Amino acid sequence: MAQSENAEARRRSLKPLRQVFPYIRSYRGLVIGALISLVMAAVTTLALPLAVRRLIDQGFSHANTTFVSNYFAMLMGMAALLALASAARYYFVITLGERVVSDLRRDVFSHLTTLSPVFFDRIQSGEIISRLAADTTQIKSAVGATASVALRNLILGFGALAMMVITSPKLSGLVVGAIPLVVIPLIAFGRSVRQRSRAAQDMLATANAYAGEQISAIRTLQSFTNEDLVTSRFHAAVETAFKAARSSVLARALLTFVAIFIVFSSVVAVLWFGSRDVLTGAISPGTLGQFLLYSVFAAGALGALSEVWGELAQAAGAAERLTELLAAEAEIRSPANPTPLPVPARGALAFENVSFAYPASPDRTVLHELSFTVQPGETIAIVGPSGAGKSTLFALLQRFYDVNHGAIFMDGTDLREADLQALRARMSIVPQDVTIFASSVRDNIAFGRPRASEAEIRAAAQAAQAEEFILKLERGYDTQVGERGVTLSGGQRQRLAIARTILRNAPVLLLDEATSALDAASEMLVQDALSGLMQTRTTLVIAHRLATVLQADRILVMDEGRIVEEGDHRSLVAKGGLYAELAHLQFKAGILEPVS
Ligand SMILES: Nc1ncnc2c1ncn2[C@@H]1O[C@H](COP(=O)(O)OP(=O)(O)OP(=O)(O)O)[C@@H](O)[C@H]1O
Repeated sequence: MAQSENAEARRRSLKPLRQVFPYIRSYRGLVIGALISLVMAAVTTLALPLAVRRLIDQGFSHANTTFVSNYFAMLMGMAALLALASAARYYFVITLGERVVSDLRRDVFSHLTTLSPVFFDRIQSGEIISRLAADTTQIKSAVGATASVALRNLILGFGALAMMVITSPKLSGLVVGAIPLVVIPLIAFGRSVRQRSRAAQDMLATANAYAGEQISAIRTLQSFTNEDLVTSRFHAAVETAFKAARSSVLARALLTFVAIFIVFSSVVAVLWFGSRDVLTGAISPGTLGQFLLYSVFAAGALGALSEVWGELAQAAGAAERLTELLAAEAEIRSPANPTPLPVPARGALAFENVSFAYPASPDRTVLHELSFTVQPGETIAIVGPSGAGKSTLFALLQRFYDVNHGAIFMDGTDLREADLQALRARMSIVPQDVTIFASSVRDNIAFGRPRASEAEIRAAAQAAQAEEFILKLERGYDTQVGERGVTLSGGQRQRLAIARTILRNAPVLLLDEATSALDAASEMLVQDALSGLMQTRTTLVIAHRLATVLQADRILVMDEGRIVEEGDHRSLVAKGGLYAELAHLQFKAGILEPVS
């Protein structure tokens, strides 16, 4: 409730743009360069009508050829100055915009990498990418072009107004009277533009998120022949975004119409009075010419400002969406004074009365008062039906979420008291669905320890039984593996992930075994690679293979968030409980072999 009131309050102003100021402030040189060139361009422009008046009143009326020639030479000089100032302004202002937006992108991205998984459970990654790309681009144009147009027109507008007063106080009085008529609708429409623009960006982000999700699942999409369905859904999302954008553009168009019409009609009215003064001889034709030029400048400046106001309002909408990302706080953070983990690491783990529900569904307890300990170097197999909570154990161990009750210890230290990065550095995970990045084979392995030497990377690949296939690839370690490793087989991807884990060399190993991705031959290879790794480390493995179960020092059987049985394969089969049942089912399915 309070949050939505806040959002409502923010929606009414250009305030979100304030967030951008600190970024601008760091680049004083560019700002000063931009200001100097802006003022130079404005002053040169404002000097033009003075020259025109003198030309009309003195040069032409007295038929003075030398005077006219000198005057034109001077005008050429002014043209050169104006051109130079404008070019400099463009350079400074656009560079500033690009600079600020690069910094903003960097900060938003770096902040995002620190947020907890629960944040990403709630928001689609495509939506975030859209904010990072589309919203920052809007801010770039606001900081760059728009701000400079605004400043130039403010200087020009006020300069022209001042010069109008000097030229003819009487006519200026009439003009000044018209100003509130322009400004009031400007503000009212600006507000509406801002709201609509935010809505348009939201819709665009939704469409982008949908496209991102479908394109990353292109094979599933095509094998289910859902191209038409997906296209029509995307089309609908894009249309909604278009309608929202059109509504924002329409508001801006109306704003422009109202502002320009009022401004220019007041200029026309003033001119009408002015021509009468010329006829009665109260002012010279040159003076009226000068006044006319100034009022066109002032009107043009106000007209431009109204458009700029619309653009700034749009950028404020974008800034608000980015600010929301920057304001999101990581739920899981290191404590202010972390307890140092004992050195050397031993790899002892303990769960004490752990109960847990995911923040997304707080009423559904996934783990119930779970307790167990793991000795350094021990291998524990975790088995249990789907949804029992096995992967949740891994997520909690890496402190992606905090437990609701009880505590988890690593080498005797409560996870919540340890430094987050130091804690995670003691663990290495091979997930069921391994992540391979669109990069070279070498980079993918080195992700485990980015500063590793070439020899270390190769040693890890050899230990993971991966080097043989790597050397057969077109460019060996330099081969690019495509997004998510699409050019590799399931077994190859797994061995790369294992090589990465070997390179990381962490004392605690978390393995989430894949069940069916591998044929017998690659399963053997993967198993060999893992066995070497497990020998010297504390290992928790979500086990699907008989070989793993047999190798384990102990088996924990989980069901519905509880440990229901514990022991080795033989004793658990003899017990005739859930494990025996699972083993029997798997045996029937040919996954487990009977153990005599
Ligand atoms: N991010 C999440 N937010 C909310 N609930 C979740 C989340 N992840 C998992 N769950 C729920 O937690 C429960 C335990 O899931 P978990 O993934 O730990 O099971 P599992 O034993 O690893 O299953 P499987 O063998 O199928 O991988 C499930 O009921 C699941 O619906």
